[in-house]
Amino acid sequence: MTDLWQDAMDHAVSAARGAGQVVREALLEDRMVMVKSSSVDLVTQTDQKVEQLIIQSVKEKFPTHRFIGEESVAAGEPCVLSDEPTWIIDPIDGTTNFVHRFPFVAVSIGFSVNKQVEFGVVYSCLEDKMFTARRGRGSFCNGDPLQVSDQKAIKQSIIATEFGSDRDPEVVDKIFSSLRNILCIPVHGIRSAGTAAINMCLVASGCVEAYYEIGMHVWDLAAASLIVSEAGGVLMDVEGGPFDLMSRRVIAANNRTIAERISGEIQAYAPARDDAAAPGADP
Ligand SMILES: O=P([O-])([O-])O[C@@H]1[C@H](O)[C@H](O)[C@@H](O)[C@H](O)[C@H]1O
Ligand SMILES: [Mg+2]
Ligand SMILES: [Mg+2]
Repeated sequence: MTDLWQDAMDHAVSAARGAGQVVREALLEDRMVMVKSSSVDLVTQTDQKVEQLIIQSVKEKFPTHRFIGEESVAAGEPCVLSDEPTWIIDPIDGTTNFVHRFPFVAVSIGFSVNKQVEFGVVYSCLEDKMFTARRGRGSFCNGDPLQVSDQKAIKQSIIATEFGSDRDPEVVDKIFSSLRNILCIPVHGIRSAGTAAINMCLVASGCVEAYYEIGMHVWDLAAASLIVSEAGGVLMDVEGGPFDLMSRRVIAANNRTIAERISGEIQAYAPARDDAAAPGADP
């Protein structure tokens, strides 16, 4: 059976590869760093340039499609997940890594229709790993199928998380309290790649059993969420409910038991939703 979105997915893979080349070249040059919501929420001209390159190339091929792009939203574009075909783009996931040349940086392109992710592409540009998933057809890294870990015991697991860019002491206290609870289960270890998308691809690859975070955005998650679920993993809200792409909260795990155990240890809070400013959105 032909796949309605195969053309779009092929385009996403080649756009991500092209973007990765731009990112690698930019790493050899000086990177001018600017800030967004706070002094630790970084952006560079490369983030903006890569996003525009991807959006322009998609517009030429799919003129009616919509976009949610991290840097376009930062520049004032609305963040609306409608039923229309929508490209959800994080041009550089791991900008802080990019600025410091910490070697994990990804280009993330998700594609949704009817608010459901149809395919996801995460290109880990320094490792040259192309992670892909098509709904119902599995997840792959450079063409090889991915499968989550079969580990059932959280005490024999590695858990990934991030510290994000919110430095409000109350939020930081909650982050540390959750981390302390999980570390003391005890688990084998805690890891942070510095990019939500790569953390989730590590779950899909079976290298870590779970990843959780509060505060990242739909562009960090869209592509990688499908890569996790198509590799056999589960997605959950940090309080145990269903995963919501726009809620800025996620647990991605190899199985439900581990996800639920993590949710029991997290001190949850609710940052402003990605669609908070959208017309008709809940306040
Ligand atoms: O800003 P960016 O580098 O695209 O994305 C960030 C990274 O994924 C980081 O690991 C995560 O902790 C933040 O929540 C994200 O915002
Ligand atoms: Mg990101
Ligand atoms: Mg980014």
